[in-house]
Amino acid sequence: MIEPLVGVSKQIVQIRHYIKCVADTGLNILITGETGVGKEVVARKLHQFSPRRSNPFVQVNCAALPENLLESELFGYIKGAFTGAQVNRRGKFQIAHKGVLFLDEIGDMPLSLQSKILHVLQGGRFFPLGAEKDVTSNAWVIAATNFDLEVQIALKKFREDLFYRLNIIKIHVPALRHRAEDIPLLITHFMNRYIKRFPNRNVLPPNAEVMSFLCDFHWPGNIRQLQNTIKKQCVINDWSQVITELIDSKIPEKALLDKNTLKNSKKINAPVISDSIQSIPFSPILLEILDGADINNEKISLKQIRKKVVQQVEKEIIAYVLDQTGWNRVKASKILKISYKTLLTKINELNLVPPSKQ
Ligand SMILES: Nc1ncnc2c1ncn2[C@@H]1O[C@H](COP(=O)(O)OP(=O)(O)OP(=O)(O)O)[C@@H](O)[C@H]1O
Repeated sequence: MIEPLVGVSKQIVQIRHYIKCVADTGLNILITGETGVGKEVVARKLHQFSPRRSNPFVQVNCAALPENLLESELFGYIKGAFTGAQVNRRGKFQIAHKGVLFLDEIGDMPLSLQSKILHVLQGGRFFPLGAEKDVTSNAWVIAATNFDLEVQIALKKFREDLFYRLNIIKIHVPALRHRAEDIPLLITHFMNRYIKRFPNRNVLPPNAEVMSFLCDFHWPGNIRQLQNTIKKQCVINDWSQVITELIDSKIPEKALLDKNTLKNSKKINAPVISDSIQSIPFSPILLEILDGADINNEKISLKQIRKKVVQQVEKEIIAYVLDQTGWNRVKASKILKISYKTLLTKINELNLVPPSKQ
């Protein structure tokens, strides 16, 4: 299953749009961003939306292997090329022929291999280790890095010519703390996933206090860290503990402040979700409405809730269809089976803005 690129922030909406614009170009792409922001998810989406989708997506982590192993992994070898090469072995460039070769953590690639990669990018041909005949690869190379490659170039750790070759299209995935509006949706997404995986635990979704902490948190490990946090909550079902561990896992000033505030505050008071509705996906709006709610409280007006929910769902679905159609309003109104005029009214009422004007 391909991981969805969850998010409603301006940045994620733009990245989704950009992916669709460049996915059929075959131009080299460099994806940048801190660890855990979703660079691999973006690379897989590019593959999914490209004409190469039925050919392999091959991933190589350039930081995980020592230089000689990385070389044989990328280019392959023929029997007898070195001690231990008992059979011919195809390299990842060959396996990714007509598909995608995702070079993860390219900033860690040794300089000598960088020049070989450049050579393949220029001519599409290379020699497997020990081979006398070169082979061709028409792999679409997508690279990712959490280094600032321009600094690496200045430090003479990355080749400038390779940088320009890879950086034809650059997609920067911002850190989670710079798009906190994605956090509630990501929490819902991961809660739905892990509640299914660890059932029968009466797992509490975050209440307003927890949600506000999670949205303000610095998330140095980005979405990966958020994902693990939600996984932990779905297993131990104790937000106080989860948050204490989260804060203890890192020490930025802000978190220390939050830690003291939380430690002094009373036990987190989240709404209990009963067994019967545990498998129902929690929408962020449901979380908001249920938060701290007392079912005997007359203030829960179904009419108001219905209005709020309908507006929210309409906004999400219209934004999605507009995004998918590249803001072609005629096409979008046909898909949504509403008149063009109604769509324009809704765009206006729901405050939807095309990416070009955001
Ligand atoms: N927008 C998103 N929606 C849903 N899940 C996401 C999103 N972005 C990232 N994830 C999840 O977060 C985790 C980390 O994502 P990913 O591996 O793509 O990050 P990365 O930037 O490539 O990290 P690294 O630099 O450490 O390799 C994965 O489990 C991925 O499925």
